Amino acid sequence: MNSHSHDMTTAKFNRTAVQVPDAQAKIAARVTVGSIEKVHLESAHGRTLAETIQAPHPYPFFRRSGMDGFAIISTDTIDASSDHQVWFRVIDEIPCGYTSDHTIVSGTTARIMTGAQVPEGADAVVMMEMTESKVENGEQWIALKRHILSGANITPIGLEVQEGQQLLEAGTIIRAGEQSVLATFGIAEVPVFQRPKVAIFATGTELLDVDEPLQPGRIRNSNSYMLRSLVVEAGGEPVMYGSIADDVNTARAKLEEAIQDNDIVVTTGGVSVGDYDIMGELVLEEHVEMLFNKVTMRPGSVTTAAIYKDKLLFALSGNPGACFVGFGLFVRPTIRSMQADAHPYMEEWTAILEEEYTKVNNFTRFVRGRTEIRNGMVYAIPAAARVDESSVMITIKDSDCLIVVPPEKKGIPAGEQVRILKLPSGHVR
Ligand SMILES: Nc1nc2c(c(=O)[nH]1)N[C@H]1C(S)=C(S)[C@@H](COP(=O)(O)OP(=O)(O)OC[C@H]3O[C@@H](n4cnc5c(N)ncnc54)[C@H](O)[C@@H]3O)O[C@H]1N2
Ligand code: MOO
Ligand SMILES: [Mg+2]
Repeated sequence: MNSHSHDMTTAKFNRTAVQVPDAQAKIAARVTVGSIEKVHLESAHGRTLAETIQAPHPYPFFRRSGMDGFAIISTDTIDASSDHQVWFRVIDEIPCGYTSDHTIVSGTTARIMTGAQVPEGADAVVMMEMTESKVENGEQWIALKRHILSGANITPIGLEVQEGQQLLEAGTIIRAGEQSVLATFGIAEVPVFQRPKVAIFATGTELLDVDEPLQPGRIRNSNSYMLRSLVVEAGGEPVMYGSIADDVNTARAKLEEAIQDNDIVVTTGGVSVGDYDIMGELVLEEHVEMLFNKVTMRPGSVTTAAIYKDKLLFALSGNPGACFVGFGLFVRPTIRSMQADAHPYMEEWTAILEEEYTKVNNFTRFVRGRTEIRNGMVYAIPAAARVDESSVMITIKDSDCLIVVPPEKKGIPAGEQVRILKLPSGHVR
């Protein structure tokens, strides 16, 4: 099955390892922002805004009553006190959604409801509970015993937002607060970035699909489904291309097909130096521009990125843990950056290491872990200090962070401060 040349095999072995930030920068330099489409506000949740939105009008748009009560001229109440009632003739009633044709002049008032537009002339609203009322000769009157300040219970025009003010920046993920803003300002059709289409395929002759019975020496393809979720969580659109056997011609054909109809291709498996590590070979072919094929990190040291037909190809490790970490460090930021997200990388926090971590390495380790907050302090608990990091699948589900263990450290004792990268918790959709 050796279709590769001797030169290629040598190149596959002699890899130059790049640091994680350098690898990220190599990718960032090649990311282009995707195209824009308009979606109705109802379908906009989780999408990324493609244009900066300015306020087309102030908000509130009119002087708004904050109480159910009466709109008055505050200076009418200057002499009001517990032993001096001031009387007002009620000249109108203003429910929410209506405006009054009347102007409030001294000695008159309008009954007004919470949220209604305050009538001309009035500069204060008094709560219903502060008034006394009577009907005389078919006219309604109210009395006040208290001096009311100008502006009381009136929300002025533009209190929250001035006309022309920047409301939302391009690159913002649309969630509840953004939905409120867009609806308030009448943006029914929202300009958003198209979700990058991400092709996913796995390589490995050992791989069975989920509905196949187990066979000796074979395993089910879990990485494709893990990647599918990660793509969704990152705001991309996953397109599943199943799995292929370890044959470089098959891989080339699959890549060709996947690159055609998608914006990014992510593969898993076959990137190390083994005889059947076909993706490792494929990226060395002359029609492919390899960006890197080794990163100074564990797991995922063999994580590979390349450009093929102007599109990014990520060849992630087959080891589930390495595949997971490789996606978080490189693929997710790409999906976010294609939607102009100003913060495409995982958030960096400081935490207290709960248990000592003794595994040492000459590469930076990204240890899957879980955070707990106690007494306002963030603690990070390594998911599985005693089992091999890269090949382990089971701890992925229990992890909400990656604990960064720098290479120069000779293990980290419990109680020491560590950097952690917070794994996004499926917030994009
Ligand atoms: N001689 C060397 N051997 C290895 C090295 C090395 O430097 N020299 N690196 C090791 C490290 S570190 C890693 S990580 C792995 C990388 O392996 P590959 O990315 O080439 O992945 P595969 O060989 O295809 O598979 C590795 C492992 O993962 C399982 N796998 C593969 N695909 C899937 C999938 N879709 N779902 C679930 N599990 C999958 C596969 O069966 C293997 O067990 O190489 C080391 N070796
Ligand atoms: O390259 Mo591997 O460090 O175990 O993922
Ligand atoms: Mg391999």
